[in-house]
Amino acid sequence: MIEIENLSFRYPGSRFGVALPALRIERGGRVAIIGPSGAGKTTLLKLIAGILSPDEGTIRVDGVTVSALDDGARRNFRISRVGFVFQELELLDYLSVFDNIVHPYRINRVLKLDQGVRDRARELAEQTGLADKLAALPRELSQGERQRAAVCRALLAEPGLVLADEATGNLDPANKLRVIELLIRAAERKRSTLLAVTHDHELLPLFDRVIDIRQPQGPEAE
Ligand SMILES: Nc1ncnc2c1ncn2[C@@H]1O[C@H](COP(=O)(O)OP(=O)(O)OP(=O)(O)O)[C@@H](O)[C@H]1O
Repeated sequence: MIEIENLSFRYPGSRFGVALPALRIERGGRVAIIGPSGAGKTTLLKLIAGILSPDEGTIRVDGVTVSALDDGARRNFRISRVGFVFQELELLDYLSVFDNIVHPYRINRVLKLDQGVRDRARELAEQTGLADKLAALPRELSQGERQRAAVCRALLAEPGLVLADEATGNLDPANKLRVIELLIRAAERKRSTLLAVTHDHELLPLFDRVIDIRQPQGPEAE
């Protein structure tokens, strides 16, 4: 569950800010975030993930007040509880697809890379049609395959919260549907909350709620 109250954030030295009086998303919710370019969709996801800290207000995820954690605790929270598919994917080009998928387990002590995790990585690759690409480098993949690899990496730790930032951008319709359905199915299986930023209005019927961040949020706006 995500609960936001009186959130305000401004990038240092910038006029751009995000203000959100109230937002509540139930555990297992499947929510699309829309809004024009530059509206603050990525910024909101980063605030929820604890990558950015609000200037004021509280953000709670599954009962944890992310905004009150110190840097180390916030990092651990993010690593173990949040799967983030970044807009730029952030795959490392010198690592194979398999090593990219398990990378968070190699660099974070709170995650333990054992045989079960390796098997799960292969299973995810299988489900996403990447089984025969695990030894390839990201630059040897198509954009859709790279996007699916980033999704596998985000889902590997079976996070309670999945944040996807334009995970289907630049994909053809078939691949778009494949990636978004993968995210939705994985979220359903674990009863995770899914927040997906999208510019693609054709995908909106797949979600149970759409938040337009230009519109006022909160109980009075529901
Ligand atoms: N690190 C930063 N420092 C200062 N300003 C930033 C920073 N990152 C983003 N911004 C500004 O914040 C605003 C919102 O950016 P954000 O990436 O959240 O928008 P968005 O809605 O996700 O846009 P898009 O749909 O184009 O991805 C933009 O005006 C952007 O220039």
